[in-house]
Amino acid sequence: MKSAALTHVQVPEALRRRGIDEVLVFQAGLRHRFRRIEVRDGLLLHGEQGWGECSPFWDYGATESASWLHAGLEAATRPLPAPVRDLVEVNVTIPVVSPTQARRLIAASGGCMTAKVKVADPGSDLRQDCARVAAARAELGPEGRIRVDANAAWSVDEAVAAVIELDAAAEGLEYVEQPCPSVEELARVRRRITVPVAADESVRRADDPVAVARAGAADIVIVKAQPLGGVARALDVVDRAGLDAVVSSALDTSVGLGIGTALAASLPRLGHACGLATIELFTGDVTTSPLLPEGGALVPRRVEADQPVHQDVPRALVDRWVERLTAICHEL
Ligand SMILES: O=C(O)CCC(=O)C1=CC=C[C@@H](O)[C@@H]1C(=O)O
Ligand SMILES: [Mg+2]
Repeated sequence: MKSAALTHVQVPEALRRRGIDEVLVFQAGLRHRFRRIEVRDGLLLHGEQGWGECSPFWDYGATESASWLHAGLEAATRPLPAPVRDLVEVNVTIPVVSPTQARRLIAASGGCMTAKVKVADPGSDLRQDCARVAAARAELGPEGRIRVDANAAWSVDEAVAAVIELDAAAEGLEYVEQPCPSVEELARVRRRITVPVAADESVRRADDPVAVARAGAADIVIVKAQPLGGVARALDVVDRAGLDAVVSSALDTSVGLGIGTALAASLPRLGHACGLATIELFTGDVTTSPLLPEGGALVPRRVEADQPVHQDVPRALVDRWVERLTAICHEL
């Protein structure tokens, strides 16, 4: 894996006051288009506990991005929660790719026995989604688990019809993640299908991340440290939701993945593989020892950003991040 581009920027006073002594902008390529992006960029923050990440996607405004900054600050300045397990089982993430590529990604995943397959993307139809899911089953064999993520793309009726077909193509789905946008729709889908429902956007982009659990609209909550405002807040969401949790990445670098893995390692109950094997989707990382799975699992550890920093992020991107960080600091 190549090195991501990294460049130092001045630490804003608002962050210095909170214990941050170094801020880096990073830029890394993605192997496949994911969430309509081909390049991932963001910030790394350093404090007395090590490195944290703040990498909100560009479609997030300053107010929503404040949770991501809060997570980065917490990671850099507060100790991680005590682990209750030494290994965190993870899933391989399959973007909208051909069946052959899906099989290759699974074969090269470092032993993952669970695959999360992206479906309902504008770039593919249900027939192609079923072919990708069937390829995943062929590669994993009968012991493997397959989950699909629709990113809120379906109506209730579309979701019910699609899940029946995908469940057949997968020879059994572990769960369907965020089939529809609203909590109310998730509840209606859940009543009509036998496949369990996981809530992602209804947790990470909701005013009340626990509302979906209270409404009986999901069987599983997906928790991502950055959008939820950090590890402590994510642990609180899982506790209050009272449901099984799957810790996933926000397409973080290995710095954020290390924090996510520590969160997963500290959960009192963990019954499913976590979505933290996403550095495989990157062409470069901010460390020379990326957080890659072995035997289908990650070992929780803090990850340090590479030194020396080569100051090689394009100037225009650095300026964009400096401006954005100033705006997000106002929302802290
Ligand atoms: O859960 C995984 O396997 C990996 C993480 C993942 O799929 C996502 C990360 C970041 C943005 C999201 O569009 C996407 C998701 O919806 O879960
Ligand atoms: Mg999702």
